[in-house]
Amino acid sequence: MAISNVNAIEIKQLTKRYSDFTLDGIDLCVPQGSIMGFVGENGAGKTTTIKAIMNLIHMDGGEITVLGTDHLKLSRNDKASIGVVFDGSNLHDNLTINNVNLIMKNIYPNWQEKVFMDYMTRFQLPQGKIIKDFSRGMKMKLSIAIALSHKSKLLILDEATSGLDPMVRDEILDIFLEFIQDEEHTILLSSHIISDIEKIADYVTFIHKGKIIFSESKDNLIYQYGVIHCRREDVASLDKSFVVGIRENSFGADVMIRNKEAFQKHYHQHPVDKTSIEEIMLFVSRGKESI
Ligand SMILES: Nc1ncnc2c1ncn2[C@@H]1O[C@H](COP(=O)(O)OP(=O)(O)OP(=O)(O)O)[C@@H](O)[C@H]1O
Repeated sequence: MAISNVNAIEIKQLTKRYSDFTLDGIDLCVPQGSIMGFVGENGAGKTTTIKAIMNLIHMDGGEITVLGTDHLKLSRNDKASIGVVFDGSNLHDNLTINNVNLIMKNIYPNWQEKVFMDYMTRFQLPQGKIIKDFSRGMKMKLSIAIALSHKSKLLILDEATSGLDPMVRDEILDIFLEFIQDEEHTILLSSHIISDIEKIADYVTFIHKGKIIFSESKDNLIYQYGVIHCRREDVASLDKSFVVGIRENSFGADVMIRNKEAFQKHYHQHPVDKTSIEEIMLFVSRGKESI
């Protein structure tokens, strides 16, 4: 990881209203040279955020810059330096790999035919078949290979690894890690597979019901958050500013706390256990705020 002070993506106060959902004035920065994991349950607002970044939907408020340029003013060349993969292929069913190569050569000024063909071999994608006859995982691999074959500086991946088997996912995560070895390259990766995020992300942003709950470095997150186990009646005595979520069980209550070090100074009687990104998400999504 070679993170600079520049942000590859900067979102300020992004608001988008649908009839039954609001993306509520969110702020998000993705530092250049890093991998940002973007997590949240179904319908939390990840794809809406990504569509707003790519200017695919009208925003009701806010500002976004991508690679230093207002996202509404990105030139063709600017757009060519962004590789985007959504869940599912948007390539025509009747195309073969050779057809895709020819089409991309015309679309992208920086198209790297050899890099693309090497990925086809590495991902074992068949030259003769049309895309209609590809499996879901094969289509995902093809989309990822395209995103990696036009000298992108920024990759935006929405659930891009979800249809892949664990071996291929692992290989692709290694490719993503290789990709950001250069200070200029950045990845925004939305995923439900938290183990993938834990493996490769430098930063994690958690979105819940259209609001950003946290956006911080993965190391900080694991270091700053923790779980205590106490009696239900003890919960009321805790300073609310430390409490992220509470889960009751037959023995008492588990409480997810933030700002672990400060908490430990105030409450020596409650040892704090380590936690994981998945557990933090569960406490926020399914836990209570107070008893
Ligand atoms: N075009 C639309 N019209 C109305 N509502 C929409 C539209 N697009 C998205 N939504 C709503 O916005 C909310 C957020 O959807 P979004 O696709 O951003 O979630 P997500 O976090 O990507 O979810 P998932 O993990 O299931 O892909 C949902 O309630 C969805 O129904």
